[in-house]
Formats: sequence, C-alpha cells, structure tokens
Amino acid sequence: MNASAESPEMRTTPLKVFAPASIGNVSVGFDALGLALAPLDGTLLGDVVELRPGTGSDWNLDVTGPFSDKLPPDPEANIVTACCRLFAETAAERGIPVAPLDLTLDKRLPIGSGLGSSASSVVAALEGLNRWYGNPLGSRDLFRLMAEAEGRISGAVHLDNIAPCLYGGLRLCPPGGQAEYALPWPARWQTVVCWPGTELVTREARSVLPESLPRATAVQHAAQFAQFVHALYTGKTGLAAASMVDLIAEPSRRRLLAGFDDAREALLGRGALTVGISGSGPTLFAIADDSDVAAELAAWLRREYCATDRGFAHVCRVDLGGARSID
Ligand SMILES: Nc1ncnc2c1ncn2[C@@H]1O[C@H](COP(=O)(O)OP(=O)(O)OP(=O)(O)O)[C@@H](O)[C@H]1O
Ligand SMILES: N[C@@H](CCO)C(=O)O
Repeated sequence: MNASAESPEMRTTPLKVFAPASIGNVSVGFDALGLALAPLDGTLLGDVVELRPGTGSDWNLDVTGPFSDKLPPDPEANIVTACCRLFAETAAERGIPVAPLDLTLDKRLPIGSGLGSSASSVVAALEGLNRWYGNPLGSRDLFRLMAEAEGRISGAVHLDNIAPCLYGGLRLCPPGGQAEYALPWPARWQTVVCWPGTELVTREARSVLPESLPRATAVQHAAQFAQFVHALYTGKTGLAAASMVDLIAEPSRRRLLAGFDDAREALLGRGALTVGISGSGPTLFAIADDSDVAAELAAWLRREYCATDRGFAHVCRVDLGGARSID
C-alpha cells in the first residue's frame, strides 16, 4: 500500500489511483476467472481517479480522458459519484465522518468494451477514497463495496473484473461469495487484446446467454476448468491453452462480434495458442508464447479487426500490481 504520510484530516496534496484493465472470463471459467493486463509498451491501460480536498458541500466530479465523451454528462450518472456516496454511507455507519472531495476521473478505458471499464472506475475510486481517509475500511469490506457498485452497473454481481483489477494477476472468484484466490499465469505468455472501437453493453451481452445448459456441457466445462487450473499449477502451458475453450458464453455471443470467427481462424493460423472474447466483448484476446508472433497478431488485429479509428490493439503481460497510486 502506498498511502500518503499525511493524516486524512490534514491531507492537501492530490492522490491519484490507477486501476488496470482486465479480462473477465478467459474463455474457460465464465464469471469466475479474471486477468489483469499491462501493455508491454508502458501504455497506462486503465482508469485513473484523482482525489483532492473538497471545495464544496457535496462531491464534485470532473471527467477527462480519451473516453470521457462516451460517459453520461451528469456526474450523478457516473459510477464514480455512486462510489463516493456508497463509501460515505458505509463510513458513516461505522461512525467515521467523511467530508466530500473534488475528484477527476481520467477515463482511459472504452465503455462497453470487455476490458472491465466500469470495474476500473469503481476500483480506482473506492481504493482512492479508502486511502484518502486513512484506510478505514478493511480489505474485505472494500471488496464488498466494489462488488456492489459493479453489480449495480452491469446487471449482475460478478467479481471477475473487480478482483484482478484490485489485486492484479489471474484471480479465481467463485460466484455467489466474496472469496477470491490468486492463480499462477504462465510467465512466457503474452496476451494480445484488440478493442475494435465499437461498444457492446454488458447487460445486452448477458441477455443472450442461455438460462441453463445441457448436463454434458456443464460436465465438460467443469472438467476443462479443473484441467486448466491443474495445468497452470504444473506448468503445462500447452494443456492450459488447450483448456481455454468457452462452452458457456461464446456460442451465444460470437454473433454479436462482427468478424470474430474470421479473426480467430486467422490468428490461430498465425501462431496464437488460443483466441477468445474478452469479458462480454467486443474486445478479442489471443495468447502467444513468442514476442514476434504476438506482435504479428496485434498488427493483424489493428488492420483487420478494428472497425473504427478509435480501436486499438496492445501486447500485454499480466499486471501483477493491481490498483496503485501513481504520480
Ligand atoms: N465511470 C464509468 N465507467 C464506465 N461506465 C460507466 C461509468 N459511469 C457510468 N457508466 C455507465 O455504465 C455502463 C457500463 O456499461 P458496461 O457494463 O457495458 O460497461 P463496461 O464496464 O465498460 O463493460 P466491460 O466490463 O465489458 O468493459 C454504461 O452505460 C456507462 O455509461
Ligand atoms: N464475466 C462477465 C464479464 C463482463 O465484462 C461476462 O462475461 O458477462
């Protein structure tokens, strides 16, 4: 933790917290596995929330950054303001008075992208608030608030973006609880993510999912999930990649992603170990264990999968730092 040395009452210097992009679902482990990402070229792929002493009687939020234009103009409709109010209510219940602050959200992740955009705002805001006030909430309480805020926006509580975004790495977060666990991730793997420049709202991408699955599919998914975890712990990277098959969401969602099937075929033909939908899409991810292959996949995706000039592709390593203060 990088909490400032200033006491909460005296703090005058701004505090900036960064929270990384993440993939929620890595093909296998629907709603239960998430991976934090850091582009190899040093691009800050994630939202930043800056906190400053308040200048008014209520919370005050400004929004800047490359994707600020895609957010509702009313600060009350921004999840960061909702996080401030949630944090203040929770602190008040514990007898901790919280004076409103001025905040700026640097909106660096596209909305409805499949890169955990709302989770990144939620984690940066709540982590920043807790640090600002001297960490009055324990890590479990803070995690619970983040889950609640994310659930409000995406229509269902799933922790597969929140957990990696907050703690970094690959996280296992069994649905229905607050527990989450770190899993290993192959050091050699590079993850290429490409956001095509279009939006797919999570609620909509969840509405096409089947309510129930045939028993054979459920059994196969459970076996693949277990095999994936075994392969990670034993360093069998080929087996891990082969286990990354999406039997739950991709069959219904791929039709929502223009060009996904062609992209997968082309990327596998260029040496990708596996290709999948990042979160609820439309971002696509591909994994490579060779830098040249990863660079070629990213170049292909920029050329062929990007549908607008706002789209991008990054070659990433796993982000092990999670949410952190930055200068
Ligand atoms: N700070 C914020 N960041 C992102 N979305 C926000 C924020 N504040 C409000 N919203 C609204 O929340 C909704 C987020 O939609 P959705 O859950 O599809 O996005 P997402 O988190 O970007 O998705 P994904 O997890 O696939 O990246 C949008 O309607 C958006 O306008
Ligand atoms: N696991 C969630 C992530 C949303 O970003 C889904 O696939 O709907």
